Amino acid sequence: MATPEYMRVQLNTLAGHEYRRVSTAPTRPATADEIPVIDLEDMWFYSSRSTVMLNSRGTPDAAKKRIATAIRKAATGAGFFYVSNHGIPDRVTDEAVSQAKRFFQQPLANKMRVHSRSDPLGNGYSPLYSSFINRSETKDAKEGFNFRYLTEYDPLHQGPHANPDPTRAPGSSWTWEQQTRNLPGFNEATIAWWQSCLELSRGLVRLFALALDLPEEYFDDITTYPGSDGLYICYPGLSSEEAKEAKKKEDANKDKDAGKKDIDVGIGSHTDMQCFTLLWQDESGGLEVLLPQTGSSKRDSDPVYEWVGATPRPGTLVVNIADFLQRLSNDKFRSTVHRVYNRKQGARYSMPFFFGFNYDAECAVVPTCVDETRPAKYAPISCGMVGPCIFFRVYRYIPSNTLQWRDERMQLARSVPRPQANS
Ligand SMILES: O=C(O)CCC(=O)C(=O)O
Ligand SMILES: [Fe+2]
Repeated sequence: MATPEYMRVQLNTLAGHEYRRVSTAPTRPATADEIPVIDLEDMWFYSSRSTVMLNSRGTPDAAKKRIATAIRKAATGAGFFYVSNHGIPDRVTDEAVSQAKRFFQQPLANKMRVHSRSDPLGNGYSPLYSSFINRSETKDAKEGFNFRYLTEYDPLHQGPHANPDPTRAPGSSWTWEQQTRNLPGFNEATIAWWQSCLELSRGLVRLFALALDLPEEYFDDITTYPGSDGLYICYPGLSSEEAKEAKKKEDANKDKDAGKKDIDVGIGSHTDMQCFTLLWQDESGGLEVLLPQTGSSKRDSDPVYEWVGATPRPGTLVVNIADFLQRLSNDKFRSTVHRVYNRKQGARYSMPFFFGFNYDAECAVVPTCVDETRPAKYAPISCGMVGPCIFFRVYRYIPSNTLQWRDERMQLARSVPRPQANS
């Protein structure tokens, strides 16, 4: 029987279920035009202590403009790009990667001691198959370990001039820190990686502001206690039999979806929820992005999409736009569907970092993305509401962890004066 050329992929969005017509052709690598590498020029970094973005060479304004223009192009295209020379030192990344591997390679009982269910903010370990991000696919074949925003470690609120608002610090800490002491260096490496991602994100959010034709500081006031969810992920490898079989099918190209339906998805087809995601991935490959097929017309009411590989590029991080930024940009920037398949024998490791605005900052579509012909499509909403909303609309329930976490943050937020949101 002939393999069908298309299949339907079901997605969960703020608006409920959406469907895409997707080619069953094997995933091909993205071209440099589709997912470009944007050079942040070595010294683009955001120094929380001096609250300026520095660049060691060239004319900062011209360089910023050039980078912002490249970001705009990528954000309105695939919604994915790589950043090189991003300023996170290799030793910080390498240490985090090796500690993440050590954590996952421990006996299950050790990992269960820091189960995310026993943490009030849902931080810690999530076992294999505990998430099911896309109900029309398989459960997610991955283990995770997450660490959400903590004022105590935010470089913006440290140092001699720091003046953090005590009501903003949630009552709990990273409770797992006590339980991971058996892994020397784990806590330090995780904190350093999380801080580096946070600083880079505060730099990037300024470049995103410029890319939206807004003043560079536009989002500064609403990124003082931002959504900053670090995550280590381990996607277990295939057995040698499975790997051989998958390779055979791929080489022969006789099964158009290259054996994927025989293995579980690492993380199902989804979009990210906050503003943008930074992602370190190892060299396994397997991250796939759903793009309109070349030649498929945007005017077509049911365009064809295809899976395209975001090939690992050592030394870079992947950046992708998430739902909240798409919403704020009135759909000008794209939050693009992606998924992971680990089709290798060895485990695949990755480290996403999800960045969003302060949970209580209610944000409207930005003024540069509306005019008389393009009114705002969306009402103001806060980043803290997006996650629970998606769960509720799609599944009609909100996981208690999420609810508790959201409520705690909202309660804290209500007890202090509202920050000056610029939108
Ligand atoms: O592991 C990856 O490469 C991507 C993970 C991802 O998409 C996510 O956690 O949202
Ligand atoms: Fe994702």
